[in-house]
Amino acid sequence: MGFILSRIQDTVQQYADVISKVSGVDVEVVDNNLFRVAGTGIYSGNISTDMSDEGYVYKHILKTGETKVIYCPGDDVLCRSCPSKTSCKEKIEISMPIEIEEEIIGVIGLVGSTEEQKTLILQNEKLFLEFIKQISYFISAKVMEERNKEIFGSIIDTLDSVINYMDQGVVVIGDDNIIRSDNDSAKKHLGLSELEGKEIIVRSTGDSINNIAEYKIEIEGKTIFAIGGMYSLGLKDKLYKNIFVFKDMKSFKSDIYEATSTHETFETKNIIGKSNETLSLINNIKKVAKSNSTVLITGESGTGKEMVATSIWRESDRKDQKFVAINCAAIPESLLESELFGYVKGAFSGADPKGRIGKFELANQGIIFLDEIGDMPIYLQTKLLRVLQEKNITRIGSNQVIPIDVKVIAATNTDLKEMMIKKKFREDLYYRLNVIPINIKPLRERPDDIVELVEHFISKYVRLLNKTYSHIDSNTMNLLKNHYWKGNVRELENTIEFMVNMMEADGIINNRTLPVDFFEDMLSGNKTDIESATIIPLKELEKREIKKAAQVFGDSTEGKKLAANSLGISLATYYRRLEEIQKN
Ligand SMILES: Nc1ncnc2c1ncn2[C@@H]1O[C@H](COP(=O)(O)OP(=O)(O)OP(=O)(O)O)[C@@H](O)[C@H]1O
Repeated sequence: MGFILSRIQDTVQQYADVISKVSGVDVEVVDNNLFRVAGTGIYSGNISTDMSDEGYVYKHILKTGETKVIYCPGDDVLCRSCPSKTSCKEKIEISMPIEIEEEIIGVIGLVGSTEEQKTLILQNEKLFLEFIKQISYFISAKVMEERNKEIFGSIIDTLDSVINYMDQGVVVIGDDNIIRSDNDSAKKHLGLSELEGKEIIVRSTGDSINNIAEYKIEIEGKTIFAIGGMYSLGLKDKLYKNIFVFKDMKSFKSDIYEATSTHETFETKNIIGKSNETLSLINNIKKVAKSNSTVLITGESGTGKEMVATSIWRESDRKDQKFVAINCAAIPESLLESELFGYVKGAFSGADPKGRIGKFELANQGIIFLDEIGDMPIYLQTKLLRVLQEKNITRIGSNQVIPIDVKVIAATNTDLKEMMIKKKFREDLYYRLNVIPINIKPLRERPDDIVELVEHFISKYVRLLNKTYSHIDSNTMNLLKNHYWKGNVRELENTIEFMVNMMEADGIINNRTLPVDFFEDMLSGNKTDIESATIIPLKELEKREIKKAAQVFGDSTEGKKLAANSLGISLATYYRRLEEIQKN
C-alpha cells in the first residue's frame, strides 16, 4: 500500500501547487517511506527525493498520527536530533497525516520560510488547519479511487483470462446484432477465425436440454445449434447489450458421448478364429461396412454380435463418428422411447424433468446399435419404422423436427420370424431392418475356432492376472473343443478366466482346473433344465460317457489312453466296456 501516493504523484503535485497559490506559503507532501512526492517554492527542486535523514517531524507524525504545528523549527524538541537544526530555513510548519481507513499513508506539510508567511499562518492558524484537513481528505479520496481502479482492473483482467480459458463460447452482442467481443472458444464453436464486427442472429428453439436452453445461431451464412444462455449486460451503451454464453450442440453431444460410451471396440483384425464361418464373417463385415444399408445381426447370446457391430463401425466411413449402443431389453419400456429420441424440459414430470438428448441424435452422422431389438415394444417399433423411413426425429415434448443421418445396426438372439407370426414383431420393420442379414453361427458349429480362441483368452488372462503359464494339457484342450458351449464365446472366455485363476504354480492348465459346471453341462448333455431333471440310469450314463470319450479322443492308442484317463478307469476296463457297448 505504502507507495500508492507516489503512484498519483502528478495529482498530488497539482494539489500542492493549488494550496500554495491559495495560501501563499510552501507545501510539501511525503509518503510513508519519507519519499518527497510533491513540493512547491523552496522544495520544488527537491521533489522525488528521499527525506529519511531529515524529516524528523514527519517521522513523528507517521508514527503517532498527530497533527503538529512547529512554531520554532530547529528549536522544537522534535528537531533535537536533526543535523540541519541550526541551518533550518523554515520559520513555521503545520504537518498533518494523510490517512486511509486508519492507515497513515503520508504527511502533508505547510511551511512558512519567511517572517511574512509565519505571520500569515499565525494569524489564520485555524483556517489553515481546516484547509489542510480538506486537502488531506481529497488526497486520500484520490488514493482510494486509484486503489479501487487497480482492484477493478485486476478483476477485469482475471475475468478476461477466465473467459478466455473457458471451453464455453462467450460473445458480447450489440443492439445491432454485431459481435463486439468474443473468446477463443466462441471462435471454435462457431468454426470461424474472426468474430468481432460480424453479424450474429441468435434465436431460441424453445427446447431445453439438461436444463439448458437450445438456440439456433446464424452467422456468415452458417446455421449452428447450440445450448447456453443469453444475458442482458444492463448497460446504457447499446453497443454492448447482451452476453451470450454457449456451447455448440456437436461438442455438447461429444461430452455426453464420452461420459456414457463404455463399449469395447473391435476391429476385424481382433476377431479370433480361422474357421470358414469366421473367415466369411470377417469378409462380410468388410463388405457391409462400405454401405449405408441397415444390418440385422442374428446369433445366440455370446456369439459376438456387439463385436461384429463395432467392427462394422471401425471398417466404415463413419469410423470417426460416434457408435451409440442401446440395449432395448435392459431399459424399462416406459423409458425406452425417451432414451431413443430424447425429450425437452417440461415434456413430462418424470424423474429427470430437465430434458435429455436421445441416442438417435447422439449418433447423428455415426452408427446406432439397437441391441436385443426383439424386446422393443410394438408401439415403439412403429415409431422406429417411421424414423427409419423419414430420416428425422422429434424430441418428446418438442415441435422441432430434427434431420437424422444414422446407419442402423440391429441385433437379436430371438427368432424374429416366429415373433412376426405371433404378431409380436412388425413385419414391415423386420424387412426394413433385415436389408443386410448377418448370422453368427454358435461356437459349437465352428469348432475350428476353439483352439485359437482358447489360446487367445489364456494369454489375455495370464497377462491380466500376472501368472506364469507353461501349457494346456491336450486332453483338456480336446474337452474344450468338444464342449457344447451353450453360452458361446462369452462362456468359453469365462471358463478360461476361471482356469487361469485355478492354475497351479507349475503353469499347467488341465482337467483339474476346469469349473464344476463344465462337467455338469457335459453330464446333462446340455439339455434344458426340465430335460436334465429326468433321472438317467447309471448304466445308461456310463454308456453315454464312454461313447462320448470315444468320440472326443478317437480310437488311436494314444486317444484310448486319454479317454480312459479322463473317465478315471484303467485302459483295460475302457477296452472291455467299449467292446460291450459296440456288441449291443
Ligand atoms: N471371434 C471372437 N474373437 C474374440 N472375441 C470374441 C469373439 N467372439 C466373441 N468374442 C467375445 O465374446 C464376448 C461376447 O461377445 P458379444 O458381447 O459381442 O456377444 P453378443 O452376441 O452381443 O452377446 P449378447 O447377445 O449376450 O449381447 C465378448 O467379450 C467378445 O469380445
